[in-house]
Amino acid sequence: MSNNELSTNRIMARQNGIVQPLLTDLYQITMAYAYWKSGKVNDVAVFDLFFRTNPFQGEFTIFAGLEECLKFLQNFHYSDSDIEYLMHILPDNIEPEFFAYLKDLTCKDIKLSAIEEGSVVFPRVPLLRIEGPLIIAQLLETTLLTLVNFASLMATNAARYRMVAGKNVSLLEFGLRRAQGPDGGLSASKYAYVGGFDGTSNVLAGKMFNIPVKGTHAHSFVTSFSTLDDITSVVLRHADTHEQCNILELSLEWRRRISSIIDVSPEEASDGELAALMSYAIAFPTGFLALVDTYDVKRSGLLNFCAVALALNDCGYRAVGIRIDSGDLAYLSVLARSTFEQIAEEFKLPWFSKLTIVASNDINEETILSLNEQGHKIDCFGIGTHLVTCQRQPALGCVYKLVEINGQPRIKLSQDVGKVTIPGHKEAYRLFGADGHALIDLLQRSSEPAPIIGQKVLCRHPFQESKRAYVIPSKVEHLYKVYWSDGGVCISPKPLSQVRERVQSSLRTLRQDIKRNLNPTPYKVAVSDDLYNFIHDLWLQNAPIGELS
Ligand SMILES: Nc1ncnc2c1ncn2[C@@H]1O[C@H](COP(=O)(O)OP(=O)(O)OP(=O)(O)O)[C@@H](O)[C@H]1O
Ligand SMILES: O=P(O)(O)OC[C@H]1O[C@H](OP(=O)(O)OP(=O)(O)O)[C@H](O)[C@@H]1O
Ligand SMILES: O=C(O)c1cccnc1
Ligand SMILES: [Mg+2]
Repeated sequence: MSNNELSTNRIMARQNGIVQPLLTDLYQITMAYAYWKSGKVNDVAVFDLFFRTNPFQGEFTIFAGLEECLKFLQNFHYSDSDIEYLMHILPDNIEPEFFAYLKDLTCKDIKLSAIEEGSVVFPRVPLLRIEGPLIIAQLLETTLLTLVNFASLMATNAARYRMVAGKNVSLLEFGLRRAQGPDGGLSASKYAYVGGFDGTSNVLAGKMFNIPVKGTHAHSFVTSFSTLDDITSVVLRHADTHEQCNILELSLEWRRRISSIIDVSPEEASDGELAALMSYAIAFPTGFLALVDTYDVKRSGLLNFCAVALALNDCGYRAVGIRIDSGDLAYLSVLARSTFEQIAEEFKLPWFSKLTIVASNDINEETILSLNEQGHKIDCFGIGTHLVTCQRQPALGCVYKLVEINGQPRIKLSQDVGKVTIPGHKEAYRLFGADGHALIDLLQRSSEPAPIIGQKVLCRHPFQESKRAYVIPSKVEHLYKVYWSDGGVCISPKPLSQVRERVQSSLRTLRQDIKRNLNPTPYKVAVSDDLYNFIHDLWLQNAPIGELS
Protein backbone atom coordinates (compact mmCIF):
# COMPACT_ATOMS: atom_id res chain seq x y z
CA MET A 1 0.00 0.00 0.00
CA SER A 2 1.40 3.42 -0.94
CA ASN A 3 1.80 6.23 1.59
CA ASN A 4 -0.94 8.06 -0.20
CA GLU A 5 -3.36 5.17 0.15
CA LEU A 6 -2.38 4.75 3.79
CA SER A 7 -3.13 8.36 4.60
CA THR A 8 -6.40 8.18 2.67
CA ASN A 9 -7.42 5.17 4.73
CA ARG A 10 -6.45 6.91 7.97
CA ILE A 11 -8.44 10.03 7.19
CA MET A 12 -11.34 8.18 5.62
CA ALA A 13 -11.59 5.66 8.44
CA ARG A 14 -14.33 7.17 10.55
CA GLN A 15 -17.75 8.32 9.61
CA ASN A 16 -20.72 8.92 11.82
CA GLY A 17 -22.57 5.59 11.70
CA ILE A 18 -25.88 7.16 10.81
CA VAL A 19 -24.52 8.22 7.41
CA GLN A 20 -25.67 5.30 5.26
CA PRO A 21 -27.77 4.77 2.12
CA LEU A 22 -31.08 4.73 4.03
CA LEU A 23 -30.34 8.17 5.44
CA THR A 24 -32.32 9.61 2.56
CA ASP A 25 -35.81 10.66 1.53
CA LEU A 26 -38.20 7.91 0.54
CA TYR A 27 -38.77 9.55 -2.83
CA GLN A 28 -35.22 8.79 -3.95
CA ILE A 29 -35.97 5.07 -3.60
CA THR A 30 -39.42 5.24 -5.16
CA MET A 31 -37.94 7.21 -8.08
CA ALA A 32 -35.16 4.63 -8.36
CA TYR A 33 -37.80 1.93 -8.78
CA ALA A 34 -39.76 3.95 -11.34
CA TYR A 35 -36.53 4.68 -13.28
CA TRP A 36 -35.63 0.99 -13.13
CA LYS A 37 -39.11 -0.07 -14.23
CA SER A 38 -39.10 2.37 -17.15
CA GLY A 39 -35.84 1.02 -18.55
CA LYS A 40 -33.57 3.86 -17.40
CA VAL A 41 -30.97 1.60 -15.80
CA ASN A 42 -28.35 2.55 -18.35
CA ASP A 43 -29.17 6.25 -18.52
CA VAL A 44 -26.24 8.49 -17.65
CA ALA A 45 -26.86 11.70 -15.75
CA VAL A 46 -25.03 14.78 -14.62
CA PHE A 47 -26.21 16.50 -11.43
CA ASP A 48 -24.95 19.79 -10.00
CA LEU A 49 -25.02 20.51 -6.27
CA PHE A 50 -25.12 24.27 -5.63
CA PHE A 51 -26.79 26.98 -3.53
CA ARG A 52 -28.55 30.12 -4.65
CA THR A 53 -27.97 32.60 -1.82
CA ASN A 54 -25.13 33.13 0.63
CA PRO A 55 -26.08 32.71 4.31
CA PHE A 56 -26.07 35.28 7.14
CA GLN A 57 -26.72 38.20 4.75
CA GLY A 58 -23.15 37.76 3.64
CA GLU A 59 -21.59 37.54 0.20
CA PHE A 60 -19.48 34.43 0.63
CA THR A 61 -19.82 30.83 1.79
CA ILE A 62 -17.22 28.29 2.88
CA PHE A 63 -17.57 24.91 1.19
CA ALA A 64 -17.25 21.99 3.62
CA GLY A 65 -18.36 18.38 3.91
CA LEU A 66 -16.50 16.94 0.91
CA GLU A 67 -14.50 14.39 2.89
CA GLU A 68 -17.72 13.03 4.42
CA CYS A 69 -19.27 12.80 0.93
CA LEU A 70 -16.31 10.71 -0.23
CA LYS A 71 -16.64 8.40 2.77
CA PHE A 72 -20.32 8.03 1.97
CA LEU A 73 -19.56 7.02 -1.64
CA GLN A 74 -16.91 4.62 -0.43
CA ASN A 75 -19.26 2.88 2.01
CA PHE A 76 -22.40 3.03 -0.14
CA HIS A 77 -24.04 -0.37 0.07
CA TYR A 78 -27.51 -1.60 1.07
CA SER A 79 -27.22 -4.23 3.80
CA ASP A 80 -29.51 -7.27 3.97
CA SER A 81 -31.53 -5.61 6.71
CA ASP A 82 -31.80 -2.41 4.61
CA ILE A 83 -33.23 -4.46 1.76
CA GLU A 84 -35.59 -6.26 4.13
CA TYR A 85 -36.81 -2.96 5.48
CA LEU A 86 -37.33 -1.53 1.99
CA MET A 87 -39.32 -4.64 1.03
CA HIS A 88 -41.44 -4.02 4.10
CA ILE A 89 -42.20 -0.34 3.42
CA LEU A 90 -42.56 -0.39 -0.36
CA PRO A 91 -45.77 -1.63 -1.98
CA ASP A 92 -46.18 -5.37 -2.56
CA ASN A 93 -46.11 -5.02 -6.34
CA ILE A 94 -42.40 -4.05 -6.44
CA GLU A 95 -40.62 -6.64 -8.54
CA PRO A 96 -38.10 -8.72 -6.54
CA GLU A 97 -35.44 -8.15 -9.23
CA PHE A 98 -35.36 -4.48 -8.20
CA PHE A 99 -34.23 -5.48 -4.71
CA ALA A 100 -31.56 -7.74 -6.23
CA TYR A 101 -30.46 -4.73 -8.30
CA LEU A 102 -30.29 -2.51 -5.18
CA LYS A 103 -28.37 -5.18 -3.28
CA ASP A 104 -25.48 -4.99 -5.76
CA LEU A 105 -25.48 -1.24 -6.13
CA THR A 106 -22.24 0.62 -5.34
CA CYS A 107 -20.73 3.93 -6.43
CA LYS A 108 -18.15 2.30 -8.72
CA ASP A 109 -19.57 3.99 -11.83
CA ILE A 110 -19.95 7.42 -10.26
CA LYS A 111 -17.55 10.27 -10.94
CA LEU A 112 -17.52 13.12 -8.46
CA SER A 113 -15.80 16.42 -9.23
CA ALA A 114 -15.65 19.12 -6.60
CA ILE A 115 -14.21 22.40 -5.49
CA GLU A 116 -11.52 21.98 -2.84
CA GLU A 117 -12.97 21.69 0.67
CA GLY A 118 -12.44 24.87 2.68
CA SER A 119 -12.67 27.18 -0.36
CA VAL A 120 -14.80 30.30 -0.52
CA VAL A 121 -17.67 29.63 -2.90
CA PHE A 122 -20.52 31.57 -4.40
CA PRO A 123 -24.13 31.17 -5.50
CA ARG A 124 -24.86 29.09 -8.61
CA VAL A 125 -21.31 27.73 -8.95
CA PRO A 126 -21.69 23.96 -8.44
CA LEU A 127 -19.76 22.71 -5.42
CA LEU A 128 -20.09 19.13 -6.59
CA ARG A 129 -20.71 17.64 -10.01
CA ILE A 130 -21.93 14.03 -9.96
CA GLU A 131 -21.81 12.01 -13.18
CA GLY A 132 -22.87 8.43 -13.67
CA PRO A 133 -25.85 6.10 -13.85
CA LEU A 134 -29.04 8.10 -13.33
CA ILE A 135 -30.42 5.80 -10.66
CA ILE A 136 -27.41 5.80 -8.40
CA ALA A 137 -26.70 9.51 -8.94
CA GLN A 138 -30.31 10.20 -7.96
CA LEU A 139 -30.06 7.99 -4.87
CA LEU A 140 -27.15 10.10 -3.60
CA GLU A 141 -29.07 13.40 -3.62
CA THR A 142 -30.40 13.76 -0.09
CA THR A 143 -27.39 12.38 1.72
CA LEU A 144 -24.92 14.53 -0.21
CA LEU A 145 -27.10 17.57 0.50
CA THR A 146 -27.32 16.86 4.21
CA LEU A 147 -23.54 16.31 4.34
CA VAL A 148 -22.74 19.56 2.53
CA ASN A 149 -25.48 21.94 3.70
CA PHE A 150 -24.88 21.97 7.45
CA ALA A 151 -21.11 21.54 7.12
CA SER A 152 -20.83 24.56 4.83
CA LEU A 153 -23.26 26.64 6.90
CA MET A 154 -21.32 25.91 10.10
CA ALA A 155 -17.91 26.50 8.54
CA THR A 156 -19.19 29.80 7.14
CA ASN A 157 -20.67 30.82 10.48
CA ALA A 158 -17.43 29.98 12.28
CA ALA A 159 -15.36 31.84 9.68
CA ARG A 160 -17.54 34.91 10.20
CA TYR A 161 -16.95 34.76 13.98
CA ARG A 162 -13.23 34.43 13.29
CA MET A 163 -13.32 37.49 11.03
CA VAL A 164 -15.03 39.72 13.60
CA ALA A 165 -12.92 38.42 16.49
CA GLY A 166 -9.64 38.98 14.65
CA LYS A 167 -6.70 36.62 14.58
CA ASN A 168 -5.33 37.42 18.04
CA VAL A 169 -8.36 36.23 19.96
CA SER A 170 -8.87 32.58 20.68
CA LEU A 171 -12.28 31.04 19.87
CA LEU A 172 -13.67 27.98 21.63
CA GLU A 173 -16.81 26.12 20.63
CA PHE A 174 -18.99 25.29 23.67
CA GLY A 175 -22.20 24.35 21.89
CA LEU A 176 -22.85 20.63 22.32
CA ARG A 177 -25.56 21.09 24.97
CA ARG A 178 -27.50 23.47 22.73
CA ALA A 179 -26.88 21.85 19.35
CA GLN A 180 -29.51 20.26 17.13
CA GLY A 181 -29.10 16.85 18.73
CA PRO A 182 -25.98 14.71 19.08
CA ASP A 183 -25.21 14.56 15.35
CA GLY A 184 -25.73 18.29 14.94
CA GLY A 185 -23.42 18.84 17.89
CA LEU A 186 -20.69 16.60 16.50
CA SER A 187 -20.81 18.20 13.05
CA ALA A 188 -20.92 21.67 14.61
CA SER A 189 -17.71 21.00 16.54
CA LYS A 190 -15.98 19.65 13.45
CA TYR A 191 -16.92 22.49 11.12
CA ALA A 192 -16.48 25.22 13.75
CA TYR A 193 -12.86 24.09 13.84
CA VAL A 194 -12.66 24.09 10.03
CA GLY A 195 -14.10 27.62 9.97
CA GLY A 196 -11.40 28.92 12.29
CA PHE A 197 -12.24 28.03 15.90
CA ASP A 198 -9.25 26.91 17.96
CA GLY A 199 -10.85 24.17 19.98
CA THR A 200 -13.99 22.55 21.27
CA SER A 201 -15.33 21.40 24.61
CA ASN A 202 -16.81 18.34 22.80
CA VAL A 203 -14.63 15.41 23.80
CA LEU A 204 -15.94 12.95 21.21
CA ALA A 205 -15.33 15.50 18.44
CA GLY A 206 -11.80 15.87 19.76
CA LYS A 207 -11.24 12.13 19.59
CA MET A 208 -12.91 11.56 16.23
CA PHE A 209 -11.52 14.55 14.34
CA ASN A 210 -8.31 15.31 16.19
CA ILE A 211 -9.51 18.75 17.27
CA PRO A 212 -7.92 20.37 20.36
CA VAL A 213 -10.26 19.95 23.36
CA LYS A 214 -10.40 22.80 25.84
CA GLY A 215 -12.50 24.03 28.71
CA THR A 216 -12.90 25.60 32.12
CA HIS A 217 -15.47 24.59 34.77
CA ALA A 218 -19.13 25.27 35.49
CA HIS A 219 -20.92 27.29 38.15
CA SER A 220 -21.99 24.03 39.82
CA PHE A 221 -18.39 23.38 40.78
CA VAL A 222 -18.37 26.68 42.69
CA THR A 223 -21.84 26.37 44.19
CA SER A 224 -21.09 22.86 45.45
CA PHE A 225 -18.79 24.47 48.07
CA SER A 226 -20.40 26.56 50.83
CA THR A 227 -17.65 27.31 53.34
CA LEU A 228 -13.92 26.89 53.79
CA ASP A 229 -14.69 23.72 55.76
CA ASP A 230 -15.81 22.08 52.52
CA ILE A 231 -12.23 21.75 51.38
CA THR A 232 -10.69 18.59 52.77
CA SER A 233 -7.27 18.57 51.19
CA VAL A 234 -5.27 21.79 51.27
CA VAL A 235 -1.83 20.52 50.41
CA LEU A 236 0.00 21.01 47.14
CA ARG A 237 3.62 20.07 46.57
CA HIS A 238 5.90 22.79 45.25
CA ALA A 239 6.53 22.36 41.52
CA ASP A 240 10.33 22.45 41.93
CA THR A 241 11.24 21.73 45.56
CA HIS A 242 8.36 19.27 46.16
CA GLU A 243 7.89 20.78 49.62
CA GLN A 244 4.36 20.77 50.95
CA CYS A 245 2.49 24.07 50.56
CA ASN A 246 -0.71 24.84 52.40
CA ILE A 247 -2.88 26.41 49.72
CA LEU A 248 -5.58 27.39 52.22
CA GLU A 249 -3.24 29.35 54.47
CA LEU A 250 -1.45 30.93 51.53
CA SER A 251 -4.70 31.92 49.78
CA LEU A 252 -6.22 33.44 52.91
CA GLU A 253 -3.05 35.39 53.55
CA TRP A 254 -2.96 36.66 49.94
CA ARG A 255 -6.66 37.51 50.02
CA ARG A 256 -6.06 39.70 53.05
CA ARG A 257 -2.98 41.34 51.50
CA ILE A 258 -4.49 42.17 48.12
CA SER A 259 -7.93 43.22 49.31
CA SER A 260 -6.71 46.77 49.83
CA ILE A 261 -5.12 46.84 46.36
CA ILE A 262 -8.32 45.66 44.71
CA ASP A 263 -10.37 47.75 47.11
CA VAL A 264 -12.64 44.88 48.13
CA SER A 265 -12.99 43.62 51.66
CA PRO A 266 -12.28 39.91 52.22
CA GLU A 267 -15.49 39.72 54.26
CA GLU A 268 -17.52 40.50 51.14
CA ALA A 269 -15.94 37.69 49.11
CA SER A 270 -17.52 34.24 49.19
CA ASP A 271 -15.66 31.63 51.21
CA GLY A 272 -17.45 28.86 49.33
CA GLU A 273 -16.09 30.28 46.08
CA LEU A 274 -12.58 30.49 47.55
CA ALA A 275 -12.84 26.85 48.66
CA ALA A 276 -13.95 25.85 45.15
CA LEU A 277 -11.15 27.74 43.43
CA MET A 278 -8.53 26.31 45.79
CA SER A 279 -9.81 22.79 45.14
CA TYR A 280 -9.66 23.36 41.40
CA ALA A 281 -6.16 24.79 41.67
CA ILE A 282 -4.97 21.76 43.67
CA ALA A 283 -6.48 19.43 41.06
CA PHE A 284 -5.05 21.41 38.10
CA PRO A 285 -2.10 23.47 39.34
CA THR A 286 -0.77 23.94 35.78
CA GLY A 287 -4.16 24.64 34.20
CA PHE A 288 -5.93 26.85 36.70
CA LEU A 289 -8.61 28.73 34.74
CA ALA A 290 -11.44 29.72 37.05
CA LEU A 291 -15.01 30.89 36.58
CA VAL A 292 -15.33 34.13 38.55
CA ASP A 293 -18.89 35.34 38.04
CA THR A 294 -20.84 32.95 40.27
CA TYR A 295 -21.52 35.57 42.94
CA ASP A 296 -19.98 38.88 41.93
CA VAL A 297 -16.97 39.35 39.68
CA LYS A 298 -15.79 42.56 41.32
CA ARG A 299 -16.66 41.88 44.97
CA SER A 300 -15.79 38.19 45.13
CA GLY A 301 -14.59 36.30 42.06
CA LEU A 302 -11.60 38.41 41.10
CA LEU A 303 -10.32 38.71 44.66
CA ASN A 304 -10.64 34.97 45.27
CA PHE A 305 -9.03 34.12 41.94
CA CYS A 306 -6.06 36.44 42.48
CA ALA A 307 -5.54 35.09 46.01
CA VAL A 308 -5.45 31.49 44.78
CA ALA A 309 -3.29 32.40 41.75
CA LEU A 310 -0.74 34.07 44.05
CA ALA A 311 -0.81 31.07 46.40
CA LEU A 312 -0.16 28.83 43.39
CA ASN A 313 2.73 31.09 42.44
CA ASP A 314 4.23 30.48 45.89
CA CYS A 315 4.08 26.77 45.03
CA GLY A 316 5.91 27.33 41.75
CA TYR A 317 2.88 27.31 39.41
CA ARG A 318 1.45 29.94 37.10
CA ALA A 319 -2.33 30.28 36.93
CA VAL A 320 -3.88 30.41 33.47
CA GLY A 321 -6.77 32.85 33.88
CA ILE A 322 -10.46 33.46 34.41
CA ARG A 323 -13.79 33.02 32.67
CA ILE A 324 -16.59 35.60 32.93
CA ASP A 325 -20.04 34.27 32.00
CA SER A 326 -22.44 37.11 32.82
CA GLY A 327 -22.71 40.85 33.18
CA ASP A 328 -21.11 43.54 31.03
CA LEU A 329 -18.28 41.62 29.40
CA ALA A 330 -16.52 44.76 28.16
CA TYR A 331 -16.52 46.45 31.54
CA LEU A 332 -15.69 43.32 33.53
CA SER A 333 -12.83 42.29 31.24
CA VAL A 334 -11.30 45.76 31.51
CA LEU A 335 -11.71 45.64 35.27
CA ALA A 336 -10.11 42.20 35.45
CA ARG A 337 -7.18 43.22 33.26
CA SER A 338 -6.47 46.34 35.31
CA THR A 339 -6.64 44.27 38.50
CA PHE A 340 -4.12 41.81 37.04
CA GLU A 341 -1.89 44.70 36.00
CA GLN A 342 -2.00 46.24 39.46
CA ILE A 343 -1.00 42.96 41.05
CA ALA A 344 1.71 42.36 38.45
CA GLU A 345 3.15 45.77 39.26
CA GLU A 346 2.81 45.52 43.04
CA PHE A 347 4.42 42.08 43.37
CA LYS A 348 6.80 42.25 40.40
CA LEU A 349 5.11 39.39 38.59
CA PRO A 350 4.87 40.63 34.96
CA TRP A 351 3.13 37.44 33.73
CA PHE A 352 0.19 38.20 36.01
CA SER A 353 -0.85 41.07 33.74
CA LYS A 354 -1.10 38.61 30.82
CA LEU A 355 -3.50 36.14 32.46
CA THR A 356 -6.10 34.86 30.04
CA ILE A 357 -9.60 36.34 30.16
CA VAL A 358 -12.26 34.07 28.66
CA ALA A 359 -15.74 35.46 28.06
CA SER A 360 -18.92 33.51 27.39
CA ASN A 361 -22.70 33.95 27.62
CA ASP A 362 -24.89 34.02 24.53
CA ILE A 363 -22.21 35.57 22.36
CA ASN A 364 -22.85 36.18 18.68
CA GLU A 365 -21.25 38.13 15.83
CA GLU A 366 -22.99 41.36 16.85
CA THR A 367 -21.88 41.02 20.48
CA ILE A 368 -18.26 40.65 19.38
CA LEU A 369 -18.52 43.64 17.04
CA SER A 370 -20.07 45.70 19.83
CA LEU A 371 -17.43 44.60 22.35
CA ASN A 372 -14.74 45.56 19.84
CA GLU A 373 -16.26 49.01 19.52
CA GLN A 374 -16.50 49.50 23.27
CA GLY A 375 -12.98 48.23 23.92
CA HIS A 376 -12.45 45.05 25.89
CA LYS A 377 -9.62 42.92 27.26
CA ILE A 378 -10.94 39.48 26.35
CA ASP A 379 -8.42 36.94 25.02
CA CYS A 380 -10.83 34.14 24.30
CA PHE A 381 -14.52 33.75 23.53
CA GLY A 382 -16.39 30.58 24.47
CA ILE A 383 -19.35 30.37 22.11
CA GLY A 384 -22.21 27.91 22.10
CA THR A 385 -25.82 28.47 21.12
CA HIS A 386 -25.57 31.09 18.37
CA LEU A 387 -22.65 29.36 16.72
CA VAL A 388 -23.82 25.77 16.62
CA THR A 389 -27.49 26.40 15.91
CA CYS A 390 -26.61 29.04 13.31
CA GLN A 391 -29.38 31.04 14.92
CA ARG A 392 -29.09 33.90 12.45
CA GLN A 393 -29.79 31.53 9.54
CA PRO A 394 -30.45 27.92 10.39
CA ALA A 395 -30.09 26.35 6.93
CA LEU A 396 -28.08 26.68 3.75
CA GLY A 397 -30.15 26.07 0.65
CA CYS A 398 -27.95 23.77 -1.44
CA VAL A 399 -29.93 21.96 -4.12
CA TYR A 400 -29.11 19.02 -6.41
CA LYS A 401 -30.30 19.48 -9.97
CA LEU A 402 -30.19 17.34 -13.08
CA VAL A 403 -28.34 19.30 -15.77
CA GLU A 404 -27.72 16.62 -18.39
CA ILE A 405 -29.11 13.20 -19.29
CA ASN A 406 -27.56 10.91 -21.91
CA GLY A 407 -25.55 13.83 -23.27
CA GLN A 408 -28.64 16.07 -23.57
CA PRO A 409 -28.78 19.25 -21.47
CA ARG A 410 -31.64 19.75 -19.05
CA ILE A 411 -33.02 23.03 -17.74
CA LYS A 412 -35.45 23.59 -14.86
CA LEU A 413 -37.54 26.68 -15.57
CA SER A 414 -39.09 28.87 -12.90
CA GLN A 415 -41.12 32.08 -12.69
CA ASP A 416 -38.35 33.19 -10.38
CA VAL A 417 -35.35 33.73 -12.71
CA GLY A 418 -32.93 33.08 -9.86
CA LYS A 419 -34.24 29.51 -9.67
CA VAL A 420 -33.68 28.63 -13.35
CA THR A 421 -30.91 26.02 -13.48
CA ILE A 422 -27.82 26.45 -15.62
CA PRO A 423 -27.89 23.44 -17.94
CA GLY A 424 -25.22 21.09 -19.22
CA HIS A 425 -21.85 19.73 -18.18
CA LYS A 426 -19.89 22.79 -17.09
CA GLU A 427 -16.53 23.87 -15.78
CA ALA A 428 -15.95 26.67 -13.28
CA TYR A 429 -12.96 29.01 -13.26
CA ARG A 430 -11.93 31.66 -10.77
CA LEU A 431 -10.32 34.65 -12.47
CA PHE A 432 -7.90 36.73 -10.44
CA GLY A 433 -6.88 40.37 -10.90
CA ALA A 434 -3.37 41.80 -10.95
CA ASP A 435 -3.49 42.53 -7.19
CA GLY A 436 -4.04 38.82 -6.44
CA HIS A 437 -7.70 39.17 -5.47
CA ALA A 438 -10.38 36.97 -6.95
CA LEU A 439 -12.40 39.00 -9.48
CA ILE A 440 -15.12 36.73 -10.75
CA ASP A 441 -16.17 33.07 -11.02
CA LEU A 442 -16.90 32.04 -14.59
CA LEU A 443 -18.99 29.07 -15.65
CA GLN A 444 -18.37 27.66 -19.12
CA ARG A 445 -19.56 24.69 -21.12
CA SER A 446 -17.06 21.86 -20.68
CA SER A 447 -16.45 21.82 -24.42
CA GLU A 448 -15.05 25.38 -24.33
CA PRO A 449 -11.32 26.05 -23.91
CA ALA A 450 -10.27 27.33 -20.48
CA PRO A 451 -9.69 31.08 -20.09
CA ILE A 452 -6.06 32.06 -20.63
CA ILE A 453 -3.97 34.37 -18.46
CA GLY A 454 -3.62 37.81 -20.06
CA GLN A 455 -6.36 37.19 -22.62
CA LYS A 456 -9.65 39.07 -22.58
CA VAL A 457 -12.68 36.95 -21.57
CA LEU A 458 -16.28 38.10 -21.95
CA CYS A 459 -18.12 37.42 -18.68
CA ARG A 460 -21.90 37.66 -18.77
CA HIS A 461 -24.60 37.71 -16.12
CA PRO A 462 -26.44 34.41 -16.65
CA PHE A 463 -29.86 36.03 -16.98
CA GLN A 464 -29.49 39.77 -17.56
CA GLU A 465 -28.42 40.49 -21.12
CA SER A 466 -27.05 43.98 -20.49
CA LYS A 467 -24.79 42.94 -17.62
CA ARG A 468 -21.43 41.88 -19.00
CA ALA A 469 -17.78 42.75 -18.63
CA TYR A 470 -14.43 41.91 -20.13
CA VAL A 471 -11.90 40.44 -17.75
CA ILE A 472 -8.17 40.00 -18.40
CA PRO A 473 -7.16 37.47 -15.73
CA SER A 474 -3.73 37.52 -14.11
CA LYS A 475 -4.38 34.02 -12.80
CA VAL A 476 -6.94 31.38 -13.69
CA GLU A 477 -7.93 28.66 -11.25
CA HIS A 478 -9.88 25.68 -12.56
CA LEU A 479 -12.18 25.02 -9.62
CA TYR A 480 -12.96 21.33 -10.18
CA LYS A 481 -10.85 18.30 -9.47
CA VAL A 482 -12.02 14.71 -9.76
CA TYR A 483 -12.18 13.33 -6.21
CA TRP A 484 -13.91 10.04 -6.91
CA SER A 485 -13.98 7.78 -9.97
CA ASP A 486 -13.67 4.08 -10.86
CA GLY A 487 -14.85 3.11 -7.41
CA GLY A 488 -12.15 4.90 -5.46
CA VAL A 489 -10.93 8.17 -4.02
CA CYS A 490 -8.61 9.95 -6.49
CA ILE A 491 -7.33 12.70 -4.21
CA SER A 492 -6.66 11.99 -0.53
CA PRO A 493 -8.65 14.23 1.73
CA LYS A 494 -6.40 16.59 3.67
CA PRO A 495 -6.25 16.50 7.47
CA LEU A 496 -8.79 18.83 9.03
CA SER A 497 -6.08 21.25 10.16
CA GLN A 498 -5.12 21.77 6.51
CA VAL A 499 -8.74 22.29 5.46
CA ARG A 500 -8.89 24.88 8.26
CA GLU A 501 -5.81 26.62 6.82
CA ARG A 502 -7.36 26.49 3.36
CA VAL A 503 -10.37 28.45 4.70
CA GLN A 504 -8.15 31.31 5.81
CA SER A 505 -5.99 31.34 2.68
CA SER A 506 -9.05 31.23 0.46
CA LEU A 507 -10.71 34.07 2.40
CA ARG A 508 -7.56 36.16 1.94
CA THR A 509 -8.15 36.13 -1.82
CA LEU A 510 -11.44 38.02 -1.32
CA ARG A 511 -11.54 41.80 -1.30
CA GLN A 512 -12.41 43.27 2.10
CA ASP A 513 -15.64 44.89 0.89
CA ILE A 514 -16.99 41.43 -0.06
CA LYS A 515 -16.28 40.17 3.47
CA ARG A 516 -17.48 43.16 5.49
CA ASN A 517 -20.29 42.60 7.94
CA LEU A 518 -22.67 45.38 6.91
CA ASN A 519 -23.92 45.57 3.31
CA PRO A 520 -21.04 43.64 1.73
CA THR A 521 -20.41 43.98 -2.01
CA PRO A 522 -21.62 40.95 -4.00
CA TYR A 523 -18.93 38.85 -5.68
CA LYS A 524 -19.62 38.33 -9.36
CA VAL A 525 -20.53 34.96 -10.82
CA ALA A 526 -20.74 34.94 -14.60
CA VAL A 527 -21.20 32.65 -17.58
CA SER A 528 -19.29 32.63 -20.84
CA ASP A 529 -20.92 34.01 -23.96
CA ASP A 530 -21.26 30.47 -25.29
CA LEU A 531 -22.96 29.24 -22.11
CA TYR A 532 -25.20 32.32 -22.04
CA ASN A 533 -26.50 31.58 -25.55
CA PHE A 534 -26.82 27.88 -24.72
CA ILE A 535 -28.97 28.65 -21.63
CA HIS A 536 -31.20 31.07 -23.48
CA ASP A 537 -31.70 28.87 -26.55
CA LEU A 538 -32.68 25.98 -24.30
CA TRP A 539 -34.92 28.26 -22.28
CA LEU A 540 -36.82 29.31 -25.41
CA GLN A 541 -37.06 25.71 -26.60
CA ASN A 542 -38.55 24.61 -23.28
CA ALA A 543 -40.79 27.54 -22.34
CA PRO A 544 -44.29 27.04 -23.75
CA ILE A 545 -45.68 29.97 -25.76
CA GLY A 546 -48.87 31.20 -24.13
CA GLU A 547 -51.93 32.32 -26.02
CA LEU A 548 -53.86 35.48 -25.17
CA SER A 549 -57.58 35.33 -25.48
N1 LIG B 1 -20.56 45.07 26.89
C1 LIG B 1 -21.45 44.38 26.23
N2 LIG B 1 -21.93 44.85 25.06
C2 LIG B 1 -22.84 44.17 24.37
N3 LIG B 1 -23.36 43.02 24.76
C3 LIG B 1 -22.93 42.49 25.92
C4 LIG B 1 -21.97 43.15 26.69
N4 LIG B 1 -21.75 42.39 27.78
C5 LIG B 1 -22.52 41.30 27.68
N5 LIG B 1 -23.25 41.35 26.57
C6 LIG B 1 -24.24 40.39 26.09
O1 LIG B 1 -25.46 40.78 26.68
C7 LIG B 1 -26.24 39.66 27.07
C8 LIG B 1 -26.49 39.71 28.56
O2 LIG B 1 -27.25 38.62 28.94
P1 LIG B 1 -28.35 38.67 30.06
O3 LIG B 1 -29.23 39.83 29.87
O4 LIG B 1 -28.97 37.33 30.15
O5 LIG B 1 -27.51 39.03 31.34
P2 LIG B 1 -26.59 38.13 32.20
O6 LIG B 1 -25.40 38.95 32.44
O7 LIG B 1 -26.40 36.79 31.59
O8 LIG B 1 -27.44 38.03 33.48
P3 LIG B 1 -27.43 36.89 34.54
O9 LIG B 1 -26.59 37.40 35.64
O10 LIG B 1 -28.87 36.80 34.89
O11 LIG B 1 -26.91 35.63 33.93
C9 LIG B 1 -25.45 38.44 26.64
O12 LIG B 1 -25.92 38.01 25.39
C10 LIG B 1 -24.02 38.97 26.52
O13 LIG B 1 -23.27 38.27 25.55
O1 LIG C 1 -24.05 30.94 26.09
P1 LIG C 1 -23.59 30.05 25.00
O2 LIG C 1 -23.02 30.79 23.83
O3 LIG C 1 -24.60 29.04 24.60
O4 LIG C 1 -22.26 29.28 25.59
C1 LIG C 1 -22.24 28.19 26.37
C2 LIG C 1 -22.85 28.45 27.74
O5 LIG C 1 -23.01 27.23 28.34
C3 LIG C 1 -22.56 27.30 29.67
O6 LIG C 1 -23.51 27.54 30.63
P2 LIG C 1 -25.07 27.40 30.48
O7 LIG C 1 -25.56 28.38 29.46
O8 LIG C 1 -25.47 25.98 30.29
O9 LIG C 1 -25.60 27.89 31.87
P3 LIG C 1 -25.63 29.38 32.36
O10 LIG C 1 -26.24 30.21 31.27
O11 LIG C 1 -26.48 29.34 33.55
O12 LIG C 1 -24.21 29.75 32.62
C4 LIG C 1 -21.53 28.39 29.66
O13 LIG C 1 -21.39 28.95 30.92
C5 LIG C 1 -22.01 29.33 28.62
O14 LIG C 1 -22.76 30.36 29.19
O1 LIG D 1 -15.46 24.53 29.43
C1 LIG D 1 -16.30 25.43 29.55
O2 LIG D 1 -16.07 26.49 30.13
C2 LIG D 1 -17.67 25.24 28.96
C3 LIG D 1 -17.99 24.11 28.27
C4 LIG D 1 -19.26 23.97 27.73
C5 LIG D 1 -20.17 24.97 27.90
N1 LIG D 1 -19.84 26.06 28.57
C6 LIG D 1 -18.61 26.22 29.10
MG1 LIG E 1 -25.99 30.61 29.41
